[in-house]
Amino acid sequence: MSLESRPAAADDDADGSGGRSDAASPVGAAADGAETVGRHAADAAPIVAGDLTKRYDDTLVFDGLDLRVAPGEVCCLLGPSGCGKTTLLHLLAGLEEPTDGRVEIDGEAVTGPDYRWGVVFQDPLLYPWLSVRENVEIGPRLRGETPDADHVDELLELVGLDGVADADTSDLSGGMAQRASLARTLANDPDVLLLDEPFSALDQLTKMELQDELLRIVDELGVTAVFVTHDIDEAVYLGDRVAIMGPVPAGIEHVERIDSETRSRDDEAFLAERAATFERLEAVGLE
Ligand SMILES: Nc1ncnc2c1ncn2[C@@H]1O[C@H](COP(=O)(O)OP(=O)(O)OP(=O)(O)O)[C@@H](O)[C@H]1O
Repeated sequence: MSLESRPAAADDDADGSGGRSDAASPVGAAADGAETVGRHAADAAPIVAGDLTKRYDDTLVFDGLDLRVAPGEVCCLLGPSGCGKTTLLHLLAGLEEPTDGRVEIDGEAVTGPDYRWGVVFQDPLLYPWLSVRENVEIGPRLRGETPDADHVDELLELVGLDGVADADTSDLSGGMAQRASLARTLANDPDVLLLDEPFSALDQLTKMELQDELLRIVDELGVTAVFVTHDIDEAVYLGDRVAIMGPVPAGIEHVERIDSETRSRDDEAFLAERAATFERLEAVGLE
């Protein structure tokens, strides 16, 4: 489907703010039960973080943070370096334990990592001794399952790697390696995708290409996604909402609702969204 027709996952006025900006609701929480049914809402899982607090020794990263990500939504976490974006993503993924509070995915408490909440990191972290296909198959194999060859073929095609299935990972470009990493995560049929700056090491053209691919994949598979980025353009282009985090221990200070019809990088609506997001980011303290 075209990106222009991608549905908004969250109700445009779920917080009653009367607009697409969640100024009245710094946590950007959609009202209970008010999540809009996107095209794939029946298949997609909501993510709910409630009253989350994370402290590392002397550093209080955030205190009492709330976030709801609606089924099928792409929520970008944007903020200055060190504000806690990765920490929040790791808590959502069960890679770290909260000091207080809870995370639920599809109504289930997240108490540790699980293949149903798939993580894509900045570094593709492919196994160099395995081929591309074998890397994609690794999740099911580690769970003692026989990978479905047709499904793996479909995934390789989905991420544009069907021509290099048997290649060594050392022969892949950075963009191809990240595609393989994404396919490997998708091979677990995750309910949600949690992405930590997956494209930040890529050149601009490859990055833009992969952003489009990601939107298409999220749409086709009907997953809910949280995407950490430093890049305002990326956040506004990908996100249904952009959660702007302030310097620690601020947490989420503002949520900008993005017009989902805006999927062109140079149209006026996109530039206006970008300017509004930049202003908000400046207000919370750009680094
Ligand atoms: N394992 C840890 N032990 C102690 N402090 C940590 C640990 N991980 C993160 N921190 C601290 O928590 C705060 C948030 O870090 P985090 O990496 O989540 O921020 P970030 O927004 O993702 O940063 P960046 O954009 O630079 O990747 C920082 O002050 C960081 O130093």
